[in-house]
Order: sequence, then C-alpha cells, then structure tokens
Amino acid sequence: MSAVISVKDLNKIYQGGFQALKNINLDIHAGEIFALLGPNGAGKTTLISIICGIVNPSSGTVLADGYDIVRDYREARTAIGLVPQELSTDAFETVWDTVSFSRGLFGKPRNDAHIEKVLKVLSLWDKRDNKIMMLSGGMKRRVMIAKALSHEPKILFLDEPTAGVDVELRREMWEMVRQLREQGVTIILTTHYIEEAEEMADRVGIIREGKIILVDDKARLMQKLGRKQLTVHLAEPLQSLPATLDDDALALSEDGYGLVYTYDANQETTGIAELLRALNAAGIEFKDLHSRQSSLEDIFVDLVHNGQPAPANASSAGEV
Ligand SMILES: Nc1ncnc2c1ncn2[C@@H]1O[C@H](COP(=O)(O)OP(=O)(O)OP(=O)(O)O)[C@@H](O)[C@H]1O
Repeated sequence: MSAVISVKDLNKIYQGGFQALKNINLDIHAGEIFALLGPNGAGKTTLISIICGIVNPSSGTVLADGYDIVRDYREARTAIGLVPQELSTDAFETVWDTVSFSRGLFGKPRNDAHIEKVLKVLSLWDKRDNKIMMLSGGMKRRVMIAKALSHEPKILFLDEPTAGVDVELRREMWEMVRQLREQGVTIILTTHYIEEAEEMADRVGIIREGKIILVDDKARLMQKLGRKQLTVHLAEPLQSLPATLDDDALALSEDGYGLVYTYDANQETTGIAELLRALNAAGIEFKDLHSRQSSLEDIFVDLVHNGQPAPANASSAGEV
C-alpha cells in the first residue's frame, strides 16, 4: 500500500527543553481513515502541526504526498487540508465567500464547480449565502471542513472533529467523513471519543508521552487484544470468593451479586465449563449469564495506563 504521509525518526523538543515527540515513525496509507488516539498532552497536536508545517521539527523527516514538509513546504502544504480544533471563521462573511477565499490562499485558480461540490457534500449548499454568524455550531464546524477542502487536498486532518458536538451531529459528521473517503481523500483524525475511532477508522495509532506505542488495523487490534468477559449473576450475594474459585481471571462485584470472569475467546478452552462446574460444586446458584467483547476503549485504556492489554474492564465512559 502506498504511503501518502511518511514520518521518519521525528523528534520535537520545544523551547525550554520539553521533548513532545520521541522518534516517531509512521506511514499513512493513501485512502484510509487513520485515527490517532492518545491522552491529553500525548503529542497528537504537535505531530499534526509538524506535518502541516505549523510547527518545526527538531529532527527527522516528513513526506506529504511525496514532498518534504520543510524543503518543499508549499507543495506539501497544498496536498493537505487541516481542520483545527478551534472554530475560527469570519462571522460577517457568507459561507460561499469564506470557502472560495480559502482556496485562493493556496494560490489555486477560482473553481466554482469544486466549491459547489464541497458545499453539497457538507450539506451547506442551502446556506451558501448565509453569513457565518447566522449558522449553528455544527454548521460552523462544517464550514471549517469546507474551507479545508477548498483547495482539493489529498489529505485531510481533523483535529478533534466532534469535540462538544451532540450525538446526532456526531453521527452526521461520521457519515460525511466516510463520503469524503469514498471520494479518495485520506483522512487522519484525532479524537478523545474512542467510539469515534471504533466506528470509523481503518487503522488506529496510539500515542503516549510522545511515542507511538502501537499502530494496527482496527479490526485486527480488536481481535488480537480483545478479551471477553462473562458475568455470572448470582441468586444470593457472596461476601468473598470461596477458595475453590480462587482464580486471577475471576472477580467479585462490589455488591457481591456478580462474578466476572475474563477470558480469551480465541483460546480453544475458555475455562467457562470448569467455572460453572466449580460453582455447582460450591453450591453457588446463579440466575443469569451475560458475556461481552472488550471494546477498543478497554484496549486503549489498558495500553495507555498499563502499557499492555489487560482483562476487559467495564469502563463505558466513551471518552478518555
Ligand atoms: N509551544 C509549546 N512549548 C512547550 N511545550 C509545549 C508546546 N506545545 C505543546 N507543548 C507540550 O507538548 C506536549 C504535547 O502537547 P500536544 O498539544 O501535542 O498534546 P495533545 O496530545 O494534542 O493533547 P490534547 O489531547 O490535550 O490536545 C504537552 O506536554 C504540552 O504541554
């Protein structure tokens, strides 16, 4: 697969000596949706800013669409559209003028047909003559994306595209991002919503303390690192686990009514049959069984906080 962005041995030391990026190596494939995940301060924005030519690297190289982001700055930058975290648009301009003006900033000749296409994909066509200040927050966010696409970039960076956006609008944005990918745009997004990466990404990269700790195909990652969890709902609460049930993979819920067993679904023997036999032998009755696959969020939390995948925890906040 061809790399549309190629990052090699990239380091960033900010003035004052803080090293925000530590020897980053990363290839982004043409046509994929790549999600960059990491806790606050991990280095996501720094990495994106370097690729987009906003921040200077301390060492290492980055090629965007084959162009060196330092030596061939102009060509590299033309290949990229960036939607930053903060909304910044001219409130008094119309949607059409703002988006066409952005195209001009890249030295591209006027192309009304392209601007029309972008506004239509982003469902902004009906609003083209409205002033930005008349638009809702979600529409303003779409204007930012339209601006980033105005010069026909091959690569689109979305930094926290749905931060503070309600669930319905988030789903709309996801749909729109998928449409852009279908039109051949490579998309790199950073997100705090794991659900967003789980829903959309082809590949996921996890960054922690300035280092890329993992890059993998999302589906493979979930299969490889995912665990399953079986909860046995007991008829009567237990104070503690009987000695015959002592097993690292088994935990008692706080209220004593749930036994939570974590296992690897890819193994030939999961240990479930033994567990149920042991419960019988101990005279422990249960009312129900419930199993779940660990989510990308479980995997992420384990990797970021423990450095390795661990048993699925029932974390469901959806945000890190
Ligand atoms: N201009 C700067 N000077 C010094 N340190 C900086 C500068 N910009 C960022 N940093 C530091 O570099 C680290 C990485 O910051 P960065 O903004 O890249 O993280 P992030 O992963 O994007 O975080 P968030 O999820 O909070 O946006 C942080 O510790 C931050 O304090």
